[in-house]
Amino acid sequence: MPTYYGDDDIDYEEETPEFRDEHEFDDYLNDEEYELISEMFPRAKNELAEYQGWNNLSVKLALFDHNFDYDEAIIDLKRTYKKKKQTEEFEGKISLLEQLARRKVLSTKTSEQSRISNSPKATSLLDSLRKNTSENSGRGSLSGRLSALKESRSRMASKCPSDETSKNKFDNRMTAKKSPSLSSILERRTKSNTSQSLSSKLAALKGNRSKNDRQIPEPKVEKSVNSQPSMVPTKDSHAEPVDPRIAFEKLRSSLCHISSPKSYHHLNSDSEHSEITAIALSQPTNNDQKIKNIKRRYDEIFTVYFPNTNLPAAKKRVIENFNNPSPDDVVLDAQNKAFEAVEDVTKNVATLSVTEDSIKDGRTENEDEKPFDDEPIIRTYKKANIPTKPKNPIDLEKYLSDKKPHLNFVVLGHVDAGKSTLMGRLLYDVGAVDNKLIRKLQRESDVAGKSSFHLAWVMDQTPEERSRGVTVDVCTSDFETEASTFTIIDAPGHRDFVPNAIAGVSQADVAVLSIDCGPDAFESGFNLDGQTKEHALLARSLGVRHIIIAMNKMDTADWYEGRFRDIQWELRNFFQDIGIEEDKLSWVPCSGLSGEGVYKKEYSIGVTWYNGPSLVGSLEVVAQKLGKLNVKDVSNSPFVFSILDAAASGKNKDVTISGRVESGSIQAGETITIYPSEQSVIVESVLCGNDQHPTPIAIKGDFVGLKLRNAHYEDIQGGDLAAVVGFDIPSAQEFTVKLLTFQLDRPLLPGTPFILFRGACEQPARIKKLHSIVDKATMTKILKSKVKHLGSQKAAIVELELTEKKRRIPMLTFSLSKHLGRVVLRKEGRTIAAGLVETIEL
Ligand SMILES: Nc1nc2c(ncn2[C@@H]2O[C@H](COP(=O)(O)OP(=O)(O)OP(=O)(O)O)[C@@H](O)[C@H]2O)c(=O)[nH]1
Repeated sequence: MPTYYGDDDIDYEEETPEFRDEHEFDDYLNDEEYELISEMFPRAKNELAEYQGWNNLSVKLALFDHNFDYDEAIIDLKRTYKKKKQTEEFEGKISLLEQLARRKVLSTKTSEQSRISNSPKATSLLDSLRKNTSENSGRGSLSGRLSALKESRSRMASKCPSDETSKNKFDNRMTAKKSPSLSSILERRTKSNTSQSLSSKLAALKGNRSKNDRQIPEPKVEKSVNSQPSMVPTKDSHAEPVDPRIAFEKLRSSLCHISSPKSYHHLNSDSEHSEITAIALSQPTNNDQKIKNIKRRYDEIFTVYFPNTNLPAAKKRVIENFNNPSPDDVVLDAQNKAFEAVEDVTKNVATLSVTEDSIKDGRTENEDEKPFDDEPIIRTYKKANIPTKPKNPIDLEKYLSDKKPHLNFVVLGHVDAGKSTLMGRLLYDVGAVDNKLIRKLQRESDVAGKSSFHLAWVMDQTPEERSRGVTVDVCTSDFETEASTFTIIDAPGHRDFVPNAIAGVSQADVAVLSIDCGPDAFESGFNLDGQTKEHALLARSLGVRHIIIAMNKMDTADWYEGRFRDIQWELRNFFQDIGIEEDKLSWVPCSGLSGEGVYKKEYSIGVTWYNGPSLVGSLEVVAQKLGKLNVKDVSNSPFVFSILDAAASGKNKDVTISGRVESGSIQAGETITIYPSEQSVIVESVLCGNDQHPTPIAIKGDFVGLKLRNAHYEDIQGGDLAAVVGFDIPSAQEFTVKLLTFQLDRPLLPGTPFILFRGACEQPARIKKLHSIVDKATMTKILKSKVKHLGSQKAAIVELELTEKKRRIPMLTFSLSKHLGRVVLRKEGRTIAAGLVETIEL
């Protein structure tokens, strides 16, 4: 609800300092200012999408310099920036009309806010205005006459109850059309004289979102007196009870005066038109003809918005624009609904009380009172305390000396960046896939009309993936070179499947980031909503130790060095910004389709500018560096396994869990406990490779399958952890993390809901408490201890809790596991923060 302040309340600020970038500016803002900017900025960005030359900092500065007056700031910014396309004259007019229509809807919103304003300060503002106006003008105004008209109409209506219905009908209609009230005109009038405080604007923004505020009360026109200068001189300066018919006629005649473009200049606020029409339309039904006339006038009034033209099509479009919600309306409405839903969920969760006793086999005593019907239940079992020995113990030292270094790498990149094709090609070229399969896939893809996808189909094996041409699930495949062994984890690139990509990244040591170097393709994957940045951030946040950038589809850029260098330059800056050092990056130009740069195939003639290793060569270099282990690396830590997937088979309740050995080693015959279900089971066999053949042992870093006998398959899911008996893994509801926030649209507050990811495990969660903001470099030095919100690019100590009270996540602190002690937060389809687990609340 807007509250207005007098001169005494104005904050006279010092001159704004110079800022190097938007983060510096964000830091400069106080809490209220930051929240306001965070509210307005995405809208502004959207509105300026068609303009050239702007940047985040300048937009934010404009909002700030205009004292958070959104409309003024936008007008100013638009004046400064150039429109991208200079369209033809006619289109230019249309777009101007659209802008006017938009402004109209926006002004209507403002008036709605002002209608619901009934605070003492708002009243005093109106009072002072009344005083000013009567002192200054001393003559009748349109608004005065309208008040009189409305007053007498309401008297008529009370005498004539049958008309009440039609009045309401008309009033409702006009409310639905969001016609602005006179108080909004008053409000706009006084804007230049009165400063609105930040907190009041913030309150207004919040109020705008709140459910109650959407039930907009009837405009109280009677309160808004005499603020407009008269368009048509009249002797009646005050609202006298008049015969509505006479008033109506007067109104009509006054409207006639403003229907020509010339007299438009006298009409200061377009919102008056709607107000006039609202009142006119709410006349008793026997004035039908007059209503028609007024409606016609209403239409004519809009013609004044056309600069030099009355094109019927354009006119129609304007009127349609007023009748339909504007694009802004649609977006704001959706945002409001989303906000409302989130608030409801938060409220529900906050008031939720589920006692353990009331839960029995997943059902509460009273079904009607059960808060979350679908909330999953985990059954827990009695875990074993005594370990079992391997069936055929092996000599670890000898095994390690014979073993080639192993590397798990995940393939990331924007949708259609060629990830699956690249991996299909790689598997074919290294000999992991035979000619026969490739020929078969070639035939099948030809029949399906997707010939170019035959290599991608090596990785994309489900009918859904093949028909849609996108990877959905994480797919793994093993291959071997002379010096190393590898597991490929092919992750989906599509934004809808980012959770699967997170699951994939959490199993990897290294990432291959595929970049489509084709014309404009890199740009669309890298900017705005592309997945390139998000995937790189995920790799960084989930502990990937090296990134190989496969500069893919170089055939579509004619192997032009300039293209390679430009993209490399952009990406390098980005990697630097997110804290990935140059020595953790490798760059390889390649083409998955042609095979150049992938394994041994020579580059096209003319690629003299690159003489580094191929993609497989680069992988081998990294495998030799990171994949070599000695006995100590393996035997000094307990066996811990992160489960990516589980599959049941056979009559003996055989379950095979696949995933990565996080630490230690495992052999057939040993007993493991799976968390959070705490079921203890004996490992029947250890399986590896694409054909899942038995292997005597799996060690740290291996991606294997563990075949279990008599396991409860239904209580195992991706994201669960397993450990050797004797090493307990806590399953947590609440935990404290060192959080690093990314670019946020809205600040994070206590109670903010999000989806929490720990490996392949995802759960709804929320922020329980914000402890402190810490220095990003050290992550320990406290910069601020009383924290109300968290903005973009901040490091903080934060308490998180799951919102589904019956769920728990098996978790280890970062100090115990550099890989498993990491979480990622996502909200509204975007990754918003990543954290390192500090402590776990048991
Ligand atoms: N010219 C050219 N086309 C390629 C290359 N690599 C892939 N493509 C084509 O790009 C399209 C998408 O390839 P995919 O391998 O499915 O891409 P993806 O990144 O795996 O897709 P998602 O997993 O769904 O994100 C297919 O039509 C491929 O034939 C390449 O090096 N050169």
